[in-house]
Amino acid sequence: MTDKVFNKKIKKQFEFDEEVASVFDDMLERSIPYYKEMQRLSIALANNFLKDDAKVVDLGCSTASTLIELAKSSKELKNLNLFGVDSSEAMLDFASKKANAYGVDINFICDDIFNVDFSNSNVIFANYTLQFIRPLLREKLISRIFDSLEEGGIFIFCEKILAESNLLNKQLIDEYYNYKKNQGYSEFEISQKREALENVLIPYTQKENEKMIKEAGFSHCEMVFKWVNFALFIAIK
Ligand SMILES: C[S@@+](CC[C@H](N)C(=O)[O-])C[C@H]1O[C@@H](n2cnc3c(N)ncnc32)[C@H](O)[C@@H]1O
Ligand SMILES: O=C(O)C(=O)C[C@]1(C(=O)O)C=C[C@@H](O)C=C1
Repeated sequence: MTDKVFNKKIKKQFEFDEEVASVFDDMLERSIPYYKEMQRLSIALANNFLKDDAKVVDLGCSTASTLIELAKSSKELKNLNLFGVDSSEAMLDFASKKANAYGVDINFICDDIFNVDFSNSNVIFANYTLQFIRPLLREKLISRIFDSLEEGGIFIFCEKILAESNLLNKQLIDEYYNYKKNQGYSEFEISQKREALENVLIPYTQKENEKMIKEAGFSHCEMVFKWVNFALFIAIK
């Protein structure tokens, strides 16, 4: 279904509710440049670290696209234990229908990330999820992710990011809005969504993300893809 959520005057802040969930796959593909390519890369990188019986957790899995694509691409691996965590019931309704349709076995957990035990994981994904975690809690979450990974485990995350320079930041955001216009979003839809996301989506700079990862104890953090204000990182424990 085509995303028309912000075609009308907004009444509340951005939420992952039923209305957003019902058009979410279209929303992501039209709102995040190279979404599919960053997902393909996330999966290819994860596959290098996966063995039989591995535990894979997707924090903020939304409609489970990443876990489903991972399962399809790792058919030769036996018994991957896939966990999708999300606090939005509406998202997980869509996710479980999609997983059933593709015949992929995923354990869905509908709860706040902070209430879920995901220890002994081999791979943890959090694509475009950290940006929705309050900055005061974000460092704590990264420490928990580090503690929950097995030695040699990896954390893969994509984020919307800020530039260091205010001038460049404004230009990059203009470039991003041009991208959205080319995807068929009107100026009205773009500005309504920008307002709804104010203080809800809080991006960090590349350096802030890398600092947070290093301080949690990860031995390596590499940015492997970047388009203007979106980036994919991989961190190794
Ligand atoms: C932008 S979406 C993630 C997209 C998805 N990872 C993908 O690549 O297709 C962010 C998701 O994180 C979930 N989320 C945000 N904060 C959360 C929290 N504290 N606990 C659990 N889920 C959370 C939202 O419900 C939403 O589905
Ligand atoms: O920043 C924006 O305007 C976006 O639309 C980006 C973004 C994201 O990065 O998660 C915001 C909310 C939706 O989940 C889809 C895309």
